[in-house]
Amino acid sequence: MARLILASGSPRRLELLREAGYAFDVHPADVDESDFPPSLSPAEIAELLANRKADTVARRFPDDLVLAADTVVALGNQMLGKPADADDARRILRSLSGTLHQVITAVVLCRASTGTRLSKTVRSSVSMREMTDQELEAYIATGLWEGKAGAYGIQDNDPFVTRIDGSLTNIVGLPMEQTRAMLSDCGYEPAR
Ligand SMILES: Cc1cn([C@H]2C[C@H](O)[C@@H](COP(=O)(O)OP(=O)(O)OP(=O)(O)O)O2)c(=O)[nH]c1=O
Repeated sequence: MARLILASGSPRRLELLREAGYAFDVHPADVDESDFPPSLSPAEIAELLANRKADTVARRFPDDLVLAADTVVALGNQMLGKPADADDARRILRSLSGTLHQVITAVVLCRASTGTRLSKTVRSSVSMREMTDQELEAYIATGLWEGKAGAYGIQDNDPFVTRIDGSLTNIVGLPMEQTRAMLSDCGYEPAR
């Protein structure tokens, strides 16, 4: 059977897939995540980037099954991605303070040699309480915002999230229930 390849450098995605019991290799996709048409919605951006990650790695390993994902935060129709630096993280967190927003992950499975392509986009809702400037600065100092869409990590005992509706693993970067179903459709089951 062809290998399963995780086309991601995200430690959260690796951990979720490993915890679920799958055997896989990891080959992160090096793609430009800032290059997309400005007219796209947050979900469309996540879908475009997940497909781009999958295709980049599938070209290198055409006979294998490639899994890629992209997670964005949507505040209304505004897309908030990963912060470039601490100032950007401050700006993002200020805009999320006291809001109900969505976390959207697009998942793509593809195998180039057979033309296989499955995709799924999953949304979760997150309520965030208002944060004071002092709380914001304390959080920025932890560095936990780095590399995370929306500049927060729900898995790090995030102090600002008050409620979530929908999949938790989707917020962390890979909606496992849907990913399991997609893998199963391609004949892949956990090894244990
Ligand atoms: C909202 C949120 C996002 N995130 C993370 C998941 C993703 O790693 C990241 C979104 O960035 P992505 O661009 O989706 O992924 P990535 O750059 O980390 O990895 P790759 O492109 O190689 O697959 O934000 C959390 O870990 N916790 C959270 O609560």
